[in-house]
Amino acid sequence: MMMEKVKIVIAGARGRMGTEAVNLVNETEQFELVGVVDHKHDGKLLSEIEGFHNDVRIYSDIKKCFFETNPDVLIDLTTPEVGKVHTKIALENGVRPVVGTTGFSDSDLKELEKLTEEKGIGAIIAPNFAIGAILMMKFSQMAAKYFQDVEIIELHHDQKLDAPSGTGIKTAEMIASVREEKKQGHPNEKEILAGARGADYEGIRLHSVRLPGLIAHQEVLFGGNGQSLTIRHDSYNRVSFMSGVKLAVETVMKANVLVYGLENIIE
Ligand SMILES: NC(=O)C1=CN([C@@H]2O[C@H](COP(=O)(O)OP(=O)(O)OC[C@H]3O[C@@H](n4cnc5c(N)ncnc54)[C@H](O)[C@@H]3O)[C@@H](O)[C@H]2O)C=CC1
Ligand SMILES: O=C(O)C1=N[C@H](C(=O)O)C[C@H](O)C1
Repeated sequence: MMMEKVKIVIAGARGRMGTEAVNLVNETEQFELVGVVDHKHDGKLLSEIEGFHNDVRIYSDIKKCFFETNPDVLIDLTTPEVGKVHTKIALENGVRPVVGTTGFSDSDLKELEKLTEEKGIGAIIAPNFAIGAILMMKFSQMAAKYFQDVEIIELHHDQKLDAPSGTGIKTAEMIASVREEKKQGHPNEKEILAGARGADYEGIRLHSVRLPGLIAHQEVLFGGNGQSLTIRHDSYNRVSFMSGVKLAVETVMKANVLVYGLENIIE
């Protein structure tokens, strides 16, 4: 029996992640790219942009794109502000969002969860699509049951717009869910230079490094009496995220709630 293809729109297709997502869709038999959303090149074909071969239209207006292409899924890989607007419009138009864009606040997530419930369709917001990163977060959550003292160092390329990274925040949330709140460091510690101790998530310190040459890396450091444990993940390219994007698209087609984090769909 012939399976219907999943019709996909990609927002941010010309970007570092978007380019790989276009390749993923092209390589996956059951996926079909029906349009892309970009704030530039409205009306052109994607194939008119160097490096792309798809004869699908580029739209600056996402609603027009949805109306004309009737997609099942939106893959959003844009910027924090744009990603939120796109996700909302997708849900309002019955299009299932798979969102890799990071920088969503708690209240954004709550609003989108409510909208997903109202619309009764699935949505996936995944701060990290790499299987190794998901395991790093899960292992860190396991370790936090035994080690209360923890700090997170996330390291990324210097074109990244948000800090801390979505993965860093998600890791802190997962650890905090099993860890009794504790302010890391000496109770009387004083920052001589503002920011020296990093961001504070329920007492967990989060440090962000931004350097050219890096892609996406994170270390979770646990300390105990006479011992330490370091859990580290490295993405050396952006293909590392694509099996997670594929899984998210397949899963969102069967879901009817908002899933925040791939750890919720990977056993
Ligand atoms: N969930 C995950 O596993 C991963 C998530 N990310 C996140 O994905 C997002 C994109 O990352 P990169 O590809 O590195 O960034 P990028 O800067 O290379 O790409 C962003 C793209 O969005 C486009 N864009 C900007 N405004 C737009 C608008 N109004 N409409 C349509 N497109 C617009 C830009 O032209 C650009 O092509 C970031 O939020 C990043 O944190 C990145 C890597 C992995
Ligand atoms: O901007 C990036 O590059 C990445 N962003 C995501 C994040 O903020 O965690 C995922 C990955 O770390 C790469």
